Amino acid sequence: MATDSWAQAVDVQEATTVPVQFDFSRKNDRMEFSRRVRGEINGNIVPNKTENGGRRDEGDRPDLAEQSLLNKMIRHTLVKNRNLVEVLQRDPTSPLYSVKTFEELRLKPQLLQGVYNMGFNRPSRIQENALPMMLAEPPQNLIAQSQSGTGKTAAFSLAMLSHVNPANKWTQCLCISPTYELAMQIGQVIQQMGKFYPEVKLAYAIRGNKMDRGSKLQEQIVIGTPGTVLDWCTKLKLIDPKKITVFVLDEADVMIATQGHQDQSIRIQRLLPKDCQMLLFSATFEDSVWKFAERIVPDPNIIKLKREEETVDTIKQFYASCNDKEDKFTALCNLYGSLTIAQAMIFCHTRKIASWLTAQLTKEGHLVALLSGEMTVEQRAAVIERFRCGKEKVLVTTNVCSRGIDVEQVSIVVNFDLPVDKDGRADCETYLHRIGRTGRFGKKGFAINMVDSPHSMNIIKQIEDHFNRKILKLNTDDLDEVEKLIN
Ligand SMILES: Nc1ncnc2c1ncn2[C@@H]1O[C@H](COP(=O)(O)OP(=O)(O)OP(=O)(O)O)[C@@H](O)[C@H]1O
Repeated sequence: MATDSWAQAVDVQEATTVPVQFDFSRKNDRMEFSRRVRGEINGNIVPNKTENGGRRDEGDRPDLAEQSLLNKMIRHTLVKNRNLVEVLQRDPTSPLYSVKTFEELRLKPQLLQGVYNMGFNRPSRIQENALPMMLAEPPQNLIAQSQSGTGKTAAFSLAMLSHVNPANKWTQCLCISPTYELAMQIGQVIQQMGKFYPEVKLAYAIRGNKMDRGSKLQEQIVIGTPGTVLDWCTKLKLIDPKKITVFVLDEADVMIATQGHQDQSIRIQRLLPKDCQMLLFSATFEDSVWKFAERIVPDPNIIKLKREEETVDTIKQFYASCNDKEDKFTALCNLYGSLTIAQAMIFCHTRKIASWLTAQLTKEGHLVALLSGEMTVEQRAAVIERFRCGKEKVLVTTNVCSRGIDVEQVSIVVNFDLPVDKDGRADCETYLHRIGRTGRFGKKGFAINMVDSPHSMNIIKQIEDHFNRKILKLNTDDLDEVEKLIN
């Protein structure tokens, strides 16, 4: 590992700094800041990735940080999970506490009020175990993994707010997050939860939030991205890292996927006192995340909540035999009436095809919405919101939409292009994400796969073998048959 790659990353970050001062407690300033940093002036869409031949256009692969932000923006409620929480205690002989109510946590009354004011009646599954651990005395370190929307952010926000001493006018809790947008989202949760505890102040250590060297911050909680936090601790000396008592690293999986962030995070962690409480959260836990987590969090307790498994068992799967792209389009037009009885998602391989298909369908007079990687996260969130409340019936999209977003009401999925990996073989995992349902919803669904070559027919065979389920032929010219099968 290059010893100074973090320093290089800091330099790059600084070079792109926007030399404007914003007040981040004001919504308008935050929005303006977000627009300027992204170069979106006057609301025009500025493609945020290379237009041609870029990584995105090959298959419109989701950017993890964007995906995560999108999840946060469209999530209004807790994701319920019936799977059991797995807890590995550092000291297996000590009693394992779990709570069923927020009262049991003996929170400060202002915080309890804040929690209830957010509409939380009881702790979520992961919070039941994580909160007692995080609030224990002496402090315990924690590594926690559970899917997006299960209540991790709310949990560590409450832990930080509980730990600070508002009488001390220096930074006591430090939270790092992969992007400034994600940091802002966390800040909003803390502000909401701490609404009745105004003595506790919050600062954002994010790109563009220029500070003068030397003066010490008075805010008790600082949330930021690794580069700027490191800067504030070392170069600018705004924070005394030795006075930090709680360190939170959120979205560890996204963090390690971002160049330089891993080194920067480790650098920050090394500045902290040995008895500082270390908390790390992640939605997924591959080996690389695990290795990173162990470097950041010594002697951890570990909490894992498995994702509910998706299955194709309740899905009726079909394929439509076509000659080429235009023929697939004609087949889709024939199907359109059946699609709009319920709600449908149409998946394309690239955003170029998705745009083409949307334009063609619109030209034919069909109402469709497009969701693709060239849109800003805010625009994507707005489209998903409209689709969710039924204002849009048919959504054309690429892989950006296939992961992480539970669009439960979708009953028909059309694979205009079959999901393939980089070697051109069936990508069964993506197929499952596109058409799968969790057992909990158990709702019936339909998947229609467009086949336009012997190669794509072969992919159908691979998918059939993988899931051990037959994919039946659908004659899209015989509308009566289609209606009968789908309805
Ligand atoms: N105990 C609770 N009761 C009801 N709602 C809750 C509770 N805890 C969190 N929520 C709500 O559930 C949603 C998801 O929570 P939160 O953002 O904390 O999850 P997360 O696991 O951090 O997910 P992400 O990483 O996507 O933010 C939020 O809208 C939050 O306000």
